[in-house]
Amino acid sequence: MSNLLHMENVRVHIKTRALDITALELDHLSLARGEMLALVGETGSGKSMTASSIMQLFPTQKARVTAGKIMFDGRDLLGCKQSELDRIRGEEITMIFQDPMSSLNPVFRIGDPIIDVIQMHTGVSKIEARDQAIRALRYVGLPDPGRLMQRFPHELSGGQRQRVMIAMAIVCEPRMLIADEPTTALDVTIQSQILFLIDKLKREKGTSVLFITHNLGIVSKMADRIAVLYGGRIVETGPTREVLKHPRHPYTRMLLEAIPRIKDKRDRLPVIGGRVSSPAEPIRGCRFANRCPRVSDLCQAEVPTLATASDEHEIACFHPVEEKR
Ligand SMILES: Nc1ncnc2c1ncn2[C@@H]1O[C@H](COP(=O)(O)OP(=O)(O)OP(=O)(O)O)[C@@H](O)[C@H]1O
Repeated sequence: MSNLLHMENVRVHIKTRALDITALELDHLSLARGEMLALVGETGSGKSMTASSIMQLFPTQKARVTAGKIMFDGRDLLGCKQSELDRIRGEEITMIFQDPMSSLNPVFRIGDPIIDVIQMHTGVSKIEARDQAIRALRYVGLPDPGRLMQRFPHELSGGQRQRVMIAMAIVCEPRMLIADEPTTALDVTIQSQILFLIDKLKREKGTSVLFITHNLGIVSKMADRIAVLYGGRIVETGPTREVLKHPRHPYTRMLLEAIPRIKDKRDRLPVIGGRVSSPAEPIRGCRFANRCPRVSDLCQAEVPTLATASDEHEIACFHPVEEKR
């Protein structure tokens, strides 16, 4: 599969009078056409910043990409004109978030923003846009879409609202969808329906998906590849099965051991000791060094870069866990 997205040496800085931090330092990251890549990591690890740097939309005006390349289908997004970027953002790359309520305007009926998006990006008539909106709502599994378009966001359930957001995100048939914790606010049965829908999009329309989550469990069956983030860096990446079965970075391994399992005989789940260092702390070496059982002087002096361990499996660690087969 060829790459749709390739990020190389991307750095994001946040600079205010009180703060000067590196929020993201990605050695490299790529997403193939028709692939689902899961970005996994605990809070503050840089998952959303990765999405923000692709979309060039940051949660704070003080954040900036200060280095690197973000190649999307042969174009460097960092060098695009604003008008081109606006077009790419609405037509080629779209995004869904954890809380659909924050993206849907409570005073507009459900159909209005979908029709607007279609008209803005395709220039079709309102009647044609309405037909397309109905087809998209039906595709995401919402019954009676014609009537549903007349309703207000608060009249829908959380799962229905997330389906509406997905309909809006896919209505222009984007090549890439960024899903940032799309199921975190939903209960478990609705969660799996939304996951199934995102997977269906990938399978039927060939949409590439960057799936952001802190929950390793929910991506294990769906994602083709996984990238584990810690302290703004990718520490391990590879095919999902390979990373989950043979984790090589001590952090990934500890993260997996901390997941409760059915038939678990352990009285207590292991916890990863120590604390996540703040990005404001000047750390010379590996950001995980203060919590790592395999730490050496080298880890505190130098930053390990992401390098090939075997086939497509890459790790950023001077002392990876031995490969057990
Ligand atoms: N609005 C902001 N102002 C200042 N720093 C920020 C802001 N948003 C994120 N950061 C910092 O950027 C770094 C990366 O954060 P990011 O939001 O990407 O983490 P995340 O993995 O998405 O976490 P979460 O799961 O909580 O969303 C963190 O150090 C975080 O503190």
